[in-house]
Amino acid sequence: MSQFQEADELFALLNTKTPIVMIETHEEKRVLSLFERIAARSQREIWTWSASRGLKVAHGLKVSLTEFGGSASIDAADTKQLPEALQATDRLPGGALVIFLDVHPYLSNPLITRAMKEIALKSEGKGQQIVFVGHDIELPAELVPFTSRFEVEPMTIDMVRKLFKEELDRHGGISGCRKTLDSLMRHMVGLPEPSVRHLVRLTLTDGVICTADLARVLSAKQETLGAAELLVFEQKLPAMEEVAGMKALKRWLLLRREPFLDPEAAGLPAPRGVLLLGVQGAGKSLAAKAIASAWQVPLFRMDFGALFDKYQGESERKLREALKVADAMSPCVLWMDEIEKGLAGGQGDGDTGAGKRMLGSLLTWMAERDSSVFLVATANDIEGLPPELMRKGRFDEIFFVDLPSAEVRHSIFSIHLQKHRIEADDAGIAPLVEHSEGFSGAEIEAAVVAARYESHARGEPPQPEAVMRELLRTRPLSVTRAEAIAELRDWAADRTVSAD
Ligand SMILES: Nc1ncnc2c1ncn2[C@@H]1O[C@H](COP(=O)(O)OP(=O)(O)OP(=O)(O)O)[C@@H](O)[C@H]1O
Repeated sequence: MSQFQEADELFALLNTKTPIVMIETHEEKRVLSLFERIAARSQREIWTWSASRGLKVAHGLKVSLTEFGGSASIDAADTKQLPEALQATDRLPGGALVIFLDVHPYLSNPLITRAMKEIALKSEGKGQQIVFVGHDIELPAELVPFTSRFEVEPMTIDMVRKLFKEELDRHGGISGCRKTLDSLMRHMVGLPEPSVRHLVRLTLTDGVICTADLARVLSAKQETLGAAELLVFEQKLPAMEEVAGMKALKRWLLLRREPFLDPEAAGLPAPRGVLLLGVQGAGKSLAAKAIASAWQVPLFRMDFGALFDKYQGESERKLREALKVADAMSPCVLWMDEIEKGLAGGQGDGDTGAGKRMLGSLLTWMAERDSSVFLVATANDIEGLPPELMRKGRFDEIFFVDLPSAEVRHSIFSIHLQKHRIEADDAGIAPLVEHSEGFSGAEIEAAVVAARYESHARGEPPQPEAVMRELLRTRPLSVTRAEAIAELRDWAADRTVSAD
């Protein structure tokens, strides 16, 4: 949508005589320029209020006050406090439009809410309208019936391309790979224009487009959109080759890579998400991260611990905010680790029933989202898994990740021995595989790491024999948690498909 069309839509909304218009956005400058266009054709007085500048005639508007025969005389300095500004608003002539910038922190004050409501009640006769512009506006219930929401279109890919071109023309040539540049521009979509311009300039300073620019854009985007403490941007991702086994899962993912990245070109619906359920340390987290690296999209981990809040309703609000940010960060993988713990609600004492309400919000998002967010949920405890989440159709597939077979253990040893520079050929690995039945991948890795320390202490180069000693002194999960694992397998048998 062009700025002209956007201004038309806003103009039409104002013409419905709604007393309050709410515009949730980071793009204050762009919104004010829409009002500038409207002022020119509506012949209305437009005022802005901000805590730093008080109530003023909107700067840059083409209509001068004198055209209206002089408005109420208001000293901006006296109206920096919102109650005074509201009183002054009441004195403005009929038809005036007052834009309150960043008013959201004040909306929880009952006196402010009441004063706003009074202005809204008089609006019908007086024709005054008020507008809230800010990000994350929590509208008090009293004002809801008087308010209409106006959505500002985020920057589209075409807008980003145009801006990139403008900056590029000014800057001169750049080198780098076309794919990275495309991906860079795609991730700038949805950011406010000033941030896009700033990032484009940063990207162009060294004349080379590289993956470090991509990481910078993603971090900046996440910061701008907020929720940085709720969604953790994971930057070090393992390659899929570092995940041993899980052949069925890997094949499933391979078939869905293109449809995820470009469903239209593939002519297939985009995959939406999987649940990886399984034994502790079996590589679920590793696989979740590897999906993002294989699909070359960023990975965001939702931190359920940070979501929980002692205040009623806050956890749920934070979850919705985090999901909104994930949508804006798409295409991406959203990893919900230990989802069963997050949704059980055990962490938020004061927010009773938080887990239930959060589940409701999550299910709604899962059903309705149209962004390219691939959800990977991981869980190792069926007790806390809400049955609603497991219903058919919630996830594209539920994979069960079991303890590794001999063949997979062989690959796990190869990967980790190599990583820790312990030399061993197939014949050297074979006895390790034999003596690690019932070990998880995490336990195998732990044995390799411990062997390195032991060898270091003995002043010897690390050998497979040192790993064997560690295996022999470990009581694996399959022994210590035999019952729980048997129960988990039993449960998974007819509800999940094997990742192997
Ligand atoms: N299949 C595997 N291939 C290679 N390494 C593995 C595999 N499984 C586990 N590991 C090693 O064990 C580590 C821990 O595994 P990971 O955290 O992915 O397990 P998990 O199933 O998510 O465990 P939890 O349920 O306890 O969170 C991995 O980082 C990796 O080093």
